[in-house]
Amino acid sequence: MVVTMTSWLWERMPVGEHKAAGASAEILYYGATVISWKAGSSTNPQPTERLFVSGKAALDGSKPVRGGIPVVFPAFGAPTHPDHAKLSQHGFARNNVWAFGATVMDNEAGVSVKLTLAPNDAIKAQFDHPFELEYVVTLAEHQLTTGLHVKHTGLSTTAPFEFQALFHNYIRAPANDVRISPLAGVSYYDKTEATEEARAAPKLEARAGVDVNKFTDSVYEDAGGRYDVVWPSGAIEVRATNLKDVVVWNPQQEAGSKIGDMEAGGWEKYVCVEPGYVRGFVKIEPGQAWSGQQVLSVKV
Ligand SMILES: O=P(O)(O)OC[C@H]1O[C@@H](O)[C@H](O)[C@@H](O)[C@@H]1O
Repeated sequence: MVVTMTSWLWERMPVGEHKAAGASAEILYYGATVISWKAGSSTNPQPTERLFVSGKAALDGSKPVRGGIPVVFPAFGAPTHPDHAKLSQHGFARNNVWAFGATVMDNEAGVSVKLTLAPNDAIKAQFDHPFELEYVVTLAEHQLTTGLHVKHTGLSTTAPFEFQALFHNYIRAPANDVRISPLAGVSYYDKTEATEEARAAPKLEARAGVDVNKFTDSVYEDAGGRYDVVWPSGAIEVRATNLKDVVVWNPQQEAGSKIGDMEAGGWEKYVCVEPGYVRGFVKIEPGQAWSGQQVLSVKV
């Protein structure tokens, strides 16, 4: 098992090696973006790439990676909080260079590394709050776990701050054959609707298995925290803690062909299932911390 940290300058630094299993992960310092996760399942031990990265993705730190697992913080989508007005779509975590924190674990059970991000001048110009982020990525034989830890590092007299957070998983799967469940009975907001009014009106999910056969951009609220992503030859389970919502996104040709760094037909090769806290905001007081975590498990 190998976790490789890759800097935005393309230097590669292996930080842990575990020979018992063939799983591997690769993380860019830029955005702390996991750009590869190879793992087998108990029925098919052959390590297989589980994430989609567009062939046209920039991997040189010039823009967020179109694929893998970008980290969305402190705003999801176009900012809606008055305090986030200067942020760009999905915030700054995915387009800043993180620092190596530590190898948290390297043993038979797996490999775990920590990256950190503290405010730099560019971040302070957009979001002037005292914080520290830690991102822990843990690789086990059939599992990848990512955890984001947000700390308010200000003195007790400092104002609290509010944020959203999300793991933007591009799960490699045949998009037109994939189903996501259980989401029946969950309310969602449909971002593909044409008007602001329609986008703000909740819909109720009726499908036992949600498909993305047409352009889909749905924000499920209080979605339950466990999602099965299943297709004829594979299955991945996504389990989330402290991330109450989940976004299901696939642009299909309609929107995908307009994305500059999307390879031709790329939308057929993945589905984004993104656990997050994106309806409303997490608020933390000075000295407080918040953590959100996901576990991706290869089932088939
Ligand atoms: O192009 P970006 O900024 O990486 O965003 C991709 C998509 O990310 C999803 O999470 C959003 O719900 C979509 O609205 C958005 O289009």
